[in-house]
Amino acid sequence: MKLCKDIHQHSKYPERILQFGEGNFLRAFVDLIVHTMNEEADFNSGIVVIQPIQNGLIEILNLQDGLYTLYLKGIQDGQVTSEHKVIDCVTRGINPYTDYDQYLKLAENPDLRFVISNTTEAGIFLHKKDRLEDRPQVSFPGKLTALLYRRYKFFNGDKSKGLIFIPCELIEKNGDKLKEIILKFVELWELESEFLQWIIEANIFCNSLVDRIVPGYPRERLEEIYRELGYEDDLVVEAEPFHLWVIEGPDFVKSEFPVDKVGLNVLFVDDITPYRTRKVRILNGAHTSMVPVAYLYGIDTVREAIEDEVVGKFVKDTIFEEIIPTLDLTKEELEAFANSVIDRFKNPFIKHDLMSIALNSMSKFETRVLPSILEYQNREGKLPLKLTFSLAALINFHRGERNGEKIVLSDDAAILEQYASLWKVHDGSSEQLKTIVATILSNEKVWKMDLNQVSGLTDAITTYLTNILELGMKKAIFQVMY
Ligand SMILES: NC(=O)c1ccc[n+]([C@@H]2O[C@H](COP(=O)([O-])OP(=O)(O)OC[C@H]3O[C@@H](n4cnc5c(N)ncnc54)[C@H](O)[C@@H]3O)[C@@H](O)[C@H]2O)c1
Ligand SMILES: O=P(O)(O)OC[C@@H](O)[C@@H](O)[C@H](O)[C@H](O)CO
Repeated sequence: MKLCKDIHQHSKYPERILQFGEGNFLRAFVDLIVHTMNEEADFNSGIVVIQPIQNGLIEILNLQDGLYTLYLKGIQDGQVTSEHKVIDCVTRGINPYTDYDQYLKLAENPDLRFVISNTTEAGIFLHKKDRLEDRPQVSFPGKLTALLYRRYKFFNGDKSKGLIFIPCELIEKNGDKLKEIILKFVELWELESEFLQWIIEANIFCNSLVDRIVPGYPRERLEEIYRELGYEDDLVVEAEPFHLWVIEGPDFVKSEFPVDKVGLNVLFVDDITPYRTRKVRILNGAHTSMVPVAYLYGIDTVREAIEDEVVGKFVKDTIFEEIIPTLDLTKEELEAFANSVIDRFKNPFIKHDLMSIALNSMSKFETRVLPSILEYQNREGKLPLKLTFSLAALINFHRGERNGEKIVLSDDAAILEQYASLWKVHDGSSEQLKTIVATILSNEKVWKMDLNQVSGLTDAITTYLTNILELGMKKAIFQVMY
């Protein structure tokens, strides 16, 4: 039997939250937080989930009446934590691609107060071709502008009907960026200036930073899980117990969003920048830089990587010797955070596949690792060897082969085509290898600069790449280890 309201009671809450995105992260993080506030702080808020792109899980979510099971497993303060619960704050899902009218109708709900999103780093972007008349607009900000315009019109510009936006996308100043794009649409669509004023005066866009490792759907443990639960659940999701949400916004947001009443790790701060930089550079930077090295070494998961004598040391040294020295918080604070991240990577209950982190590795390397390389060179006057080696490994990773086995690459089509055409003609000569490196490093669309301009980088990467190809990762890694 599938999980649905016939076998699990579904609480009835007014729909006060719109959530763009039905992915694993939001279901394991925001929805749990809302569920907890409903249970413990009388938050009394239901979530309507919007599917932001054509393909998604909304149909499955509706088949389960918005219900799904969340597993939290890990070690906290030295204690094993393992719990699961059915999250019941999602009232329904809407697919704007099949039901645009119902989507726009949401704007007319007077109870609506919050808009939360996680549309990945690709979601908050200006798609100039979006039009108000589209059903739906391609982009998330385009869809949102259309919904806001309907709300503004329906309530005749009533300022008490404005919304609080808390985006969770892992981009810098996510709230500011979302607002900027919405205001751009008002201009492009030539909408009235009073609407623009209403957006600015009646709505609040908070910047926020999220942190929780959510490997997602536990495909390999499903039978065991279904046996334990006594029902089937196509949306079961697994995550670590650790969570942190840092929100930058005015005080009234804190009073309307009563997370402090339920003891959750949510901070309201004046500036999220230091938290964001610390998390993205250390945790995400370690993830992204370990993937090509550990995977080519023959390792498949984060935990195996961190526990391996050689690769684990590579990752830890990278964090402590090459990432932390580029950050501005105190050494104690940074080292304490780094140690807790390493413990989280060791979580014995979570299987975090390196290949899932490898998705869109090139853009992730640019935002999560490259700033450490550049800042290290700026501060120390030399290249950080391990991070440089990781970039060489990433170029090798895009050959699409590990010990004779195909690697299924998943990245922007243009990037994959470029790699395919470069590696196809590679004949083993060192000149050609240098050409491959120089061509990849010159891709300003990815790096936002020509990386060949970074002193010594092209040659260092060519040398490392040659070694990885000739000796294999197991031997080549020692070149930057001791
Ligand atoms: N999984 C984690 O551990 C974790 C932790 C913190 C942050 N995050 C961030 O959350 C994001 C989502 O992760 P997830 O694990 O939920 O992934 P997921 O694949 O389960 O969900 C992705 C969601 O993003 C939407 N989406 C994808 N491309 C989009 C686009 N171009 N425009 C609009 N929407 C788009 C999808 O519809 C879906 O709702 C990632 O970008 C990740 O960086 C993930
Ligand atoms: O989710 P991604 O694919 O953007 O990045 C992979 C991981 O680095 C990421 O999910 C972390 O686990 C997460 O950011 C921890 O809060």
